[in-house]
Amino acid sequence: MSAKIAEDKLAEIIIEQDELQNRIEEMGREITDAYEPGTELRLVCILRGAVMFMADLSQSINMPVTFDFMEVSSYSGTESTGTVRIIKDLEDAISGEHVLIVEDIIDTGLTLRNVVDMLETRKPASIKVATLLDKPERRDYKHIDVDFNGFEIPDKFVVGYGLDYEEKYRNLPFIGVLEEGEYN
Ligand SMILES: O=P(O)(O)OC[C@H]1O[C@H](OP(=O)(O)OP(=O)(O)O)[C@H](O)[C@@H]1O
Ligand SMILES: Nc1nc2[nH]cnc2c(=O)[nH]1
Repeated sequence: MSAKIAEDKLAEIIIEQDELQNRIEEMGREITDAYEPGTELRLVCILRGAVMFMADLSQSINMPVTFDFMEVSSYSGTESTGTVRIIKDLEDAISGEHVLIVEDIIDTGLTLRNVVDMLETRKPASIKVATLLDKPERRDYKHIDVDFNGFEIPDKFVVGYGLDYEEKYRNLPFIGVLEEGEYN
């Protein structure tokens, strides 16, 4: 599906491409400033939704970084199932490493809570979290420290820039909300 066809099914665009890219560049600078010069950072991308964000964000981080990927899933359609399934674990050990978890969205917080708890047991030197989007109204897990947050958004199911509905719409270069009836 081309981005143009998908656009016809959107009720609204809530974050335009320019605004998204400007904020991501700014986040890269915030992240660079948060670490001691010379620190090497392990970027942990939470698949699949955070792929685009990590690709763009990493280019605005001015320090040595390495990439690793973890796939977890908790959603069936637009509903959180309440349990987090590990589909693909990290390739490399993180013991002694400075880890930055890169997420596309924090909704209930279930996914991130589970990922942070799991990675902490592996004794990294530090763990921080960068998320592009946060829906504070939906947070069930309040006790998560989010170190870098791109945008706070309202309680709507969003798609685009990595975020899907039934695996589609990930290729849109902006964040939008689907038309009523497209998913419910
Ligand atoms: O805060 P939560 O309520 O847990 O929701 C956030 C998670 O939901 C989405 O993942 P999903 O399980 O849909 O997988 P995907 O990234 O492959 O689309 C998203 O990418 C986050 O990881
Ligand atoms: N695509 C998408 N996935 C999510 N996972 C948790 N919340 C959302 C959302 O609003 N959109």
